[in-house]
Amino acid sequence: MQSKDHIFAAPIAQLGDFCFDQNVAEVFPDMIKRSVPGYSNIISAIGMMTTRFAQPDSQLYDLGCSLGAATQEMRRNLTQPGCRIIAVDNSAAMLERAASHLAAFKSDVPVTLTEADLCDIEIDNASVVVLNFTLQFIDPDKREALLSKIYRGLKPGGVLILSEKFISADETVNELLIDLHHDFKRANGYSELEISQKRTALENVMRPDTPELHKTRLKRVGFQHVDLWFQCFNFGSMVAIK
Ligand SMILES: C[S@@+](CC[C@H](N)C(=O)[O-])C[C@H]1O[C@@H](n2cnc3c(N)ncnc32)[C@H](O)[C@@H]1O
Ligand SMILES: O=C(O)C(=O)C[C@]1(C(=O)O)C=C[C@@H](O)C=C1
Repeated sequence: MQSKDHIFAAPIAQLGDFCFDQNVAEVFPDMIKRSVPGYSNIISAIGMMTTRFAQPDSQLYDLGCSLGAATQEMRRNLTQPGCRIIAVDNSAAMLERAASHLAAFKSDVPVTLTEADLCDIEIDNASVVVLNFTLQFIDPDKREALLSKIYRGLKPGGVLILSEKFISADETVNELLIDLHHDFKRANGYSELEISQKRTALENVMRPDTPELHKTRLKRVGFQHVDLWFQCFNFGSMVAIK
């Protein structure tokens, strides 16, 4: 049985910053499904892109892996020999649960779970790199260096799949997309209090960029082919090919 997310259901007197602790890890599959429009479509597409882009004897990275949903989908869809998946997160609570989630499925593909800050790891011999709703939590000043490191670690023809919450440069459209996202959350059973408390808790820790900024930055670090392949309201996913 999956635990339901009630983290922001009761009034919280001293609302701190959102963090990926034990409580969040426990309800995370329910939280992300009910909070991110298109999440399951994106996970499925990560599997499809793995089949296309994985190269023999290369490494696949799931950066900010949480419970390993993208890792599992990559592992299920990997057809090339000699590959391994490196799944990285800096939350011990997430990684502990990721290990037991992944152990529930049978697979011959080796997976290494690593507890580290993404800004400190090495990326090399990579054919597929996934940043699924993680870059938005990285210090904005460190994003370009991280993307540049990913670009350098990718083999020619390798792919980065970058999913993010976006802001829109057009203020009217921005407000519309935020409202539609809140409607999506209401339709998934979140109350006004849950929506507003989570919004406040995320304010200091999640800083989304516009799709235009993402594209320009990905091109600047060297990616030759960059575009959005999916968007639902203010959430979307981009593909960047070396
Ligand atoms: C929204 S979740 C990612 C969801 C996950 N990729 C999926 O598809 O289910 C963001 C994750 O990034 C991790 N994270 C945030 N900042 C990080 C950093 N600097 N280094 C490593 N992991 C980080 C968090 O602990 C959290 O598990
Ligand atoms: O904007 C929100 O309300 C969100 O819930 C977004 C978001 C995300 O995009 O990562 C934030 C934190 C949780 O991990 C799940 C979803």
